[in-house]
Amino acid sequence: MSAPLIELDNVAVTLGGHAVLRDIDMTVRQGEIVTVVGPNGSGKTTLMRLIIGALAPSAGRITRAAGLRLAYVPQRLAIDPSLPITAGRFMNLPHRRDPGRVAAALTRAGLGGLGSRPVSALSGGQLQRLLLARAMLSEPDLLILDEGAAGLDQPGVAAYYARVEQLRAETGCAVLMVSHDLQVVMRASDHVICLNGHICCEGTPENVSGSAAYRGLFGGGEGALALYRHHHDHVHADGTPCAGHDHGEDAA
Ligand SMILES: Nc1ncnc2c1ncn2[C@@H]1O[C@H](COP(=O)(O)OP(=O)(O)OP(=O)(O)O)[C@@H](O)[C@H]1O
Repeated sequence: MSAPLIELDNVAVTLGGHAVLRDIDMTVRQGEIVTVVGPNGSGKTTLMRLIIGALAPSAGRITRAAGLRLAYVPQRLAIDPSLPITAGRFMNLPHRRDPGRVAAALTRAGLGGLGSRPVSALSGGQLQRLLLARAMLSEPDLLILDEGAAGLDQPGVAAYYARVEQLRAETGCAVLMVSHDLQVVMRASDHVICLNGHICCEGTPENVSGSAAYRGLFGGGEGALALYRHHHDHVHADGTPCAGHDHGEDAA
């Protein structure tokens, strides 16, 4: 088993008197792809903020590998449309990079020749590739993608997942993906965590997706996508009910 990059041990977060996360035990290891899925308000963003160190846990412990390099790709990019920043200049934010590395990264991302195009004129898929390419310039050990495939059409999602898998294969970085899409997870995920204030269930996509019939529904070639559906109406061993969110296991 590869070395842990980050470990959360019995972590809880209370914000404004509201228990947002509790009993969170999770580990991301070197080179692993971990996907966190959960409905709106389930605490995904809060979990990411803990992991990047923007928020301290109210209880429990977070351990990071020494010298851990994180790259975080946010869900939304706040770019003022009146500020016509080009893709090439965007790659140099927040630090100026070696022009050769920037050009090579753009080419690898399929954006060769688009360095002078305004970011606002890129398609959704091109923008996602640009964000990924910029994040990889910092050579992270752990790449965190917040709703990276949001807004893309189905072939776009498949292409995005394939690109993430390729980046992991090329660089050996670990990937932590966050999604509110409860049905589609990246099949290449080594581990899937379903969050709803606490970890409802977890395992490999194969373990959790159940039906093979759902796979490949969205195209993407060699099973780039898997569907992950299950129910969450259950009661925990300590008798506390999990606020039900039904992922429709039997809704074919
Ligand atoms: N500063 C805060 N004070 C009080 N409650 C908060 C605070 N920040 C978040 N919350 C609450 O914590 C819960 C989880 O929020 P969070 O943004 O982590 O969820 P999420 O899973 O990322 O949601 P979404 O998918 O909608 O982005 C929500 O009920 C939210 O209202």
